[in-house]
Formats: sequence, C-alpha cells, structure tokens
Amino acid sequence: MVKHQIPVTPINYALWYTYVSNEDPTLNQRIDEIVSAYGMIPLTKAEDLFREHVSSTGDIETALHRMKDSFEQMVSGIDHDLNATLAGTRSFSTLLDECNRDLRGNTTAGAGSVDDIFGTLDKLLQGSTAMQQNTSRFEQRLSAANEEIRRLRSELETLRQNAMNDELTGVFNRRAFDMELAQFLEQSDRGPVIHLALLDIDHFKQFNDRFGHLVGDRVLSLVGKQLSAATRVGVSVYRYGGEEFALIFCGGTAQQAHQLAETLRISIEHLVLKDSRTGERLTNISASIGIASRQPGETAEDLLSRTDRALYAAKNAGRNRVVQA
Ligand SMILES: Nc1nc2c(ncn2[C@@H]2O[C@H](COP(=O)(O)OP(=O)(O)OP(=O)(O)O)[C@@H](O)[C@H]2O)c(=O)[nH]1
Repeated sequence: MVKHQIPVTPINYALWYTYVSNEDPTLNQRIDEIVSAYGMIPLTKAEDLFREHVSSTGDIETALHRMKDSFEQMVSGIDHDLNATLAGTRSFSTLLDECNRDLRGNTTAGAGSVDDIFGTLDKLLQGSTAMQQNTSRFEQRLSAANEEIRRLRSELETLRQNAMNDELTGVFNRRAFDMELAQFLEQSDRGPVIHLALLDIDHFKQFNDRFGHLVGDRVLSLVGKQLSAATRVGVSVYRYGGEEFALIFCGGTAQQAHQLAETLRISIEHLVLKDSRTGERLTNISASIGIASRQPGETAEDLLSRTDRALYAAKNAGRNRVVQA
C-alpha cells in the first residue's frame, strides 16, 4: 500500500487484504487496471471496488443496519417496560378501590377495628412501594433511551458528514469530488494528466417552474444515471452542486477528453422527459459543458476557475455545447 501511495483507510485495507490473499482474481485484475491507469487507487474507485467485491453494503449501510438494530432493541425495551408499568398501574388502581371499600366498610359498620385499618394501610403501603419501584424503573429506562437517542443522532450526523454519495443522483457528491481532486493533485506531476469537466443542465430552473420541484429532481436523477453509465477506469462522476455535475477524466489527450464530453452531451440531449402517469413527452433535456486539462503545477482552485469560465462560455454561446478552456 505504501509503495502505491494508497492511504490506509478501512476500505483500502480490506481491498488490499483481499488482493494479497488472492481470493478474488477479478478484483485483483481490476485493482491492477486501476493502479496502472492512475498510479494509485482513487477514493471513489476504492469505494466502488469495495461495494462490488468485498461487501455489497458499504461502510455506511453496515453502520445504518447497526443503528436500526439498536433502535429496534430500544423501542422493544421501552414497550416492554411501559406494558409492565401500565399493568402495575392497573393493579394499583384496583388495590386503591379495594382499600377504599375496606375503609368505608369499617367506618359504616361502626368504628372498625384498629387492626383492620392497619391491615388496609399495610396493603396500601406495599402497593404504593411496588408502584414507585415500577415507575422509577420506567423513568430509568426512559432516561437511558434519551441518552441512546442522542448517541444515535450524533452517529447519524457523523455518517452524513462522511458520506460520499449523492442520494438523489446516485453519483459521488461534492465532498468526494473535493477529496479526490486533492488526491489527484497530490500526485502532482508524477501521475497521468487529468481533465476536468463541469456540466450544467440548461434552463434547469424552468423544469422546476413549469413542472414542479419533484420533476426537477427526476431530471437530476436521469442525468445522474446517464453520466454514471460513463463511469469506468479513468472516468469519475460527481454532483458538484444543484444542477451541476463534475467529471474527472484521467489520462489521454485533451482532444480525447473533449470527445468524451461531447459523447456525454449528446447522450443527455437524447434523454426525453415523460409524464410518469400518461407517458406523454414533456420536454427534452440538454446540458452545457466546460472542460480544461490541468497544466503542470496548476492548483485545484485555478483549474476549477478555468473550467468554470469555459462552462460560462458554453452557456453564453447558446448552451447545449462543449467548450474547452
Ligand atoms: N428540483 C431541484 N432543483 C434544484 C436543486 N438544486 C438546485 N435547484 C434549482 O436549480 C435552479 C438553478 O437555476 P439556474 O442556475 O438559474 O439555471 P437556469 O438559469 O435555469 O439555467 P442556465 O442559465 O442554463 O444555467 C434553481 O432554481 C435552484 O433552486 C435540486 O436538488 N432539486
């Protein structure tokens, strides 16, 4: 791992262990391909390999399952104690009625014996002590549950912060993009040249305005799926924010990167948005793309700003086109 500058994360460690033990020749072949293309294993490729070859449920899903189990256990514990407390409350209420009847009986039939009254009071004392224990057990259970809920919330927050996937579009998110771009640039000028593309859906606001926000979401998800299909060794796709996607092409010439961006633009142009109930064709979708090849020594910020300017030029030139910086 050190030789290939692969960070020792739990996922990379699991991949490397499976690689060294040669348990899955297909995984080994894919790792070899990736290392030969990138000179390392990029974060999102490691995540994909882990899901496909080691565990179909990634780290986050495993943690979510664990949280769900813990939550179910907590709810069933509360339910059990609540039922016990309610049963205790009911029997205490019956006891109160009984004692009431005893005391009334004693007073209406005369003064009643002191021993009888003592007997009733003892019964009452026993019942109320049991009731107190019962409710205090339930209070303890509730306070433990509060603690547990707070712990689960903070675990969920950490999971959300560490997530690399964008739920709506299925591609990697901005956090994954930032980390992976930094990882590529860290290789500085030793690794293959990278080309950055920013893709922005044209007139996206109109989808929301004309058909509603949910249809806007469907457009994002359709474009995400279309771009995901292009993911392979050398190509990574991310949601950059809102209606904007980022793609990193690793290796190859600027012309090849431009050609790939053009192919993606055409594939989006062929998407048709239909009414999910009637199947009626609503409208087409198109996107503008700015693309730039990283210059030796260029920072992420400068590369992003050149790519963004190319995207702006694509929009200004009439949209639905690729402009190279
Ligand atoms: N449905 C939906 N809308 C979003 C989401 N994220 C951002 N938007 C909306 O996307 C719209 C982006 O609009 P603009 O950047 O103005 O794009 P535009 O002017 O329509 O189109 P261009 O000029 O071609 O870029 C805004 O109205 C945002 O509210 C999302 O996750 N779902």
